[in-house]
Amino acid sequence: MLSPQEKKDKVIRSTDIDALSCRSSANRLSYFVPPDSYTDVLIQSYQKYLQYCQGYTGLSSGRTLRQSFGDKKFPLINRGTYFRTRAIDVVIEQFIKEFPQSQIVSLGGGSDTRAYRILNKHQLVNYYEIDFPESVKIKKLAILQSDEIKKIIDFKEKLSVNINNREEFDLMDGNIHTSKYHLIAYDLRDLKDDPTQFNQKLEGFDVNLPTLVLSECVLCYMNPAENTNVLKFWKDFCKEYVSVFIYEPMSLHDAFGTTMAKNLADRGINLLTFNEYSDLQEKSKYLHETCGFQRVRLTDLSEIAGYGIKKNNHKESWVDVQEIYRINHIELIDEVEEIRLLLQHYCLCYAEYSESNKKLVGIDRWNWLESVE
Ligand SMILES: C[S@@+](CC[C@H](N)C(=O)[O-])C[C@H]1O[C@@H](n2cnc3c(N)ncnc32)[C@H](O)[C@@H]1O
Repeated sequence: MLSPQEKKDKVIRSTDIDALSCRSSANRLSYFVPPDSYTDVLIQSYQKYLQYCQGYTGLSSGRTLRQSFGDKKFPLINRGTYFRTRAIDVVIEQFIKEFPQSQIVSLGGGSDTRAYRILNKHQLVNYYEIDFPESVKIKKLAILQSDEIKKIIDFKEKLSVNINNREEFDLMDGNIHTSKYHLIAYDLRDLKDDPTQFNQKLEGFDVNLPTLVLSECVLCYMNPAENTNVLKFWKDFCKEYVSVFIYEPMSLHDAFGTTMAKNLADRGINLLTFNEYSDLQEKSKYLHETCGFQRVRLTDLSEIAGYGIKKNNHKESWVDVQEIYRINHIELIDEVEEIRLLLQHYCLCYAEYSESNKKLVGIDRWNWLESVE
């Protein structure tokens, strides 16, 4: 029997299956060009090993995966998935362009495959992914099945892992450390108790290298104090220069936000900062005043997808017009107001901190709805 807390954590971990199924759906419909060739190996890993995770059986894991991957996703979900991925990619590419020798830390990296695309392209980047122990085991088992990913991450160990039951899964070490990639099993909520223990897990981390910390729908599952702990940890730990980039839903305190929160609550998901920092202004104030970041920039996904109301002709569009045209013709959506409303409830927040006057100059290539210096 799982305790109430274990049940909640199981639901939080399962949000990774949702994210993976959305990416896989958009990928199958050719939203991503070139296609994401790594999602299938992650799906196969879940198919084999989810049954050994806490709170699952062979039957229930099969049911969960059939529900997630069997149902066709709504066109507006596919489109949102594309624009979210794209917006994060362009900011990360800009960061690497200005700081080729740098580190990227993906908090709650789950089954995200961005690390492999980036490491394949950029030789000087060191990539860290952190997630709950069970989630990193699923990912490690996927990596071990793929010669292509092993080569990209410079995984040289001759390791053959044979997991045939829950006990073997429990005993497995999910961590990976190579010359350029680190997969770390850690519950980020524990940072409040013992940051020193966490530092030791960050093998090869150079506090003097420019670092970008990404939270793609992750910090929203932690409470406000845990959010602050995590963000302040990176701000204090990276001595030279750190950027944080957060993508997550926000309530905007409106009827649509209330329905979103209710739908999630029905599934046992409680977004702990959804109402606390409910719009771009509140998030900006939080990052600047509470966490002490500089150069805070915020926008919402409707702006990125071209549904925005404010136009600034001096700025580049996030996604070029031809690409938006291609995306909008993959699946037609009549309800423009509905998609605009949905995308307005997802924000992108960029902020940075430097004691040496470093900054990401290119962050102002794009139009942001809120900014604080
Ligand atoms: C919605 S998924 C997003 C996964 C990935 N960032 C993406 O966008 O594809 C949320 C992820 O955050 C992880 N997560 C949530 N709370 C966490 C915590 N306290 N410590 C580590 N990982 C956490 C979950 O396990 C899950 O993999």
